[in-house]
Amino acid sequence: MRTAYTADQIRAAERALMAELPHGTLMQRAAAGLAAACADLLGRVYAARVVLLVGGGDNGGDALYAGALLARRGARVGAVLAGSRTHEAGLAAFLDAGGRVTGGEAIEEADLVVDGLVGIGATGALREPYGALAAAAGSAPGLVVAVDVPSGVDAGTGRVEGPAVRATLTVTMGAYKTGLLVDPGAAYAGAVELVDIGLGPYLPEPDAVAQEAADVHALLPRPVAESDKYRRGVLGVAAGSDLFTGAAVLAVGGALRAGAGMVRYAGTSAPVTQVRAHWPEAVVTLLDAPSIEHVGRVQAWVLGPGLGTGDWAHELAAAVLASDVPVLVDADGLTLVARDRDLLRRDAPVLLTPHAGELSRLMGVGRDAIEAARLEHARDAAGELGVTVLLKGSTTVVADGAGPARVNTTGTSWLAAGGTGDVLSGVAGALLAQGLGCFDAASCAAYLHGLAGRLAAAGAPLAAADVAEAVPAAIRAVAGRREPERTPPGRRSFAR
Ligand SMILES: NC(=O)C1=CN([C@@H]2O[C@H](COP(=O)(O)OP(=O)(O)OC[C@H]3O[C@@H](n4cnc5c(N)ncnc54)[C@H](O)[C@@H]3O)[C@@H](O)[C@H]2O)[C@@H](O)CC1
Ligand SMILES: [K+]
Repeated sequence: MRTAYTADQIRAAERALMAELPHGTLMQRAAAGLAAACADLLGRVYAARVVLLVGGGDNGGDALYAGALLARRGARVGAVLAGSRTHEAGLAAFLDAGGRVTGGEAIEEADLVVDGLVGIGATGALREPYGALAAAAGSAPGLVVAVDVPSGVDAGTGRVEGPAVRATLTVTMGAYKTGLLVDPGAAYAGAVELVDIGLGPYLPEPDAVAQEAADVHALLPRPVAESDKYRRGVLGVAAGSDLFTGAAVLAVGGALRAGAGMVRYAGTSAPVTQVRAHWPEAVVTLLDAPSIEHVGRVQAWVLGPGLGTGDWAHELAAAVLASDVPVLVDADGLTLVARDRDLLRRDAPVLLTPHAGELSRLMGVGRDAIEAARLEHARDAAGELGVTVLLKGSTTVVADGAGPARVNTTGTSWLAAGGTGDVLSGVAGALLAQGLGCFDAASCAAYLHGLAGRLAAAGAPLAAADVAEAVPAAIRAVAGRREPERTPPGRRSFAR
């Protein structure tokens, strides 16, 4: 499990650790880790052309000390001093090691640019000349390593308000910052490497957590000797309509592949015909009224994909939400509850799975505002509505209003295709039916769905049905603890 923190949490932990160590120790540890990561990335340090972008704070100090270490190994290191002041001791060490001060034009010629403009001390969009330097680093032909966080990315939220550095690698000090795991920040960070500077014992409860394969494996239900289809978990699916039959097929498919003991599908004649044709395993009820009276007992419901938003759909949604089992609400179901929030007044748990546009309608907040601060808005919605929220997107986040949020990093852009959300609903619904709580079901489903997307795509376009098909392979990969390839290169310890 990777744990992530806000800038304030990190600062407080650093203060506590620093009080026990000789002055400057932490920065030396940070710089040693940074220099080692740069050297690994360069391969050959001797004669490499390295340009440091140095801001006025300690982030610039990290860069200068690391630059000194690289210069001592024979790199040709220049520093662009961007602040009205510069870390004095760091600059002295840098010059002493043979580094020199240079202008911004050197960025064009560099094999490696080290972004030490700002770290966790930044506030708001980058001011000039930092903004122009960050943009120049972004279009530089060489490698770019960001120190602690890419400058221009808000460390705590991942928000990007203006120019920001696009890094090949971000070397982050002491602990992950939430903004490195959540888009848009995560996309700017590139790969993220953690340098252990001994902060661990001083860190509080994390702000956010990214599950890894072992964490998901530990939570996934597995059948035991005395399991039967009822005990493994029965999922009800109220999805699809005469206009949108595919959503029903895909949601049922996701659920069957994610281990539901049985899936009961309830719908009108066109989707019923399609579900029967695709999934003979499903138990199907043809509805002649918007009621679930004749569907049989289930342990959880998926409500909404392709359901429509008319009176029939509204009545069916009301019937499902009046049940006493957990309900996952997606797609058209979200439109219905946005129109009539009273539908959400129930005692049993609710899991909402919106994308940013759906959350925007639900909460009356602009879509752009949600995209810029995904975690914050997922948390707010969960708190206000008293539900668990899985906010879909390039990084999917899960919040339930209490404790650390979960951030999923297994996704792939190939998953931005019609119908993949219906599959996700089915997977999460199956986990709910098997007894996981909303928070665990949502985060494990996001992990498996992202991984299934990667396996199905393998670098080429996918169809939503391929994702459902690949869910068992994702579950096997998780059991074998195989992490998807975009996990960070790991951590380096400079803790003592
Ligand atoms: N405190 C510590 O013990 C450690 C700090 N470390 C490094 O120190 C960093 C934090 O250092 P600081 O607290 O000095 O802060 P930063 O260096 O992150 O930023 C502060 C500087 O940036 C300027 N600035 C702030 N917002 C700006 C904006 N929007 N546009 C342009 N300039 C802006 C400020 O005027 C100030 O000069 C960490 O990110 C990390 O890199 C590491 O060396 C590890 C140990
Ligand atoms: K930086």
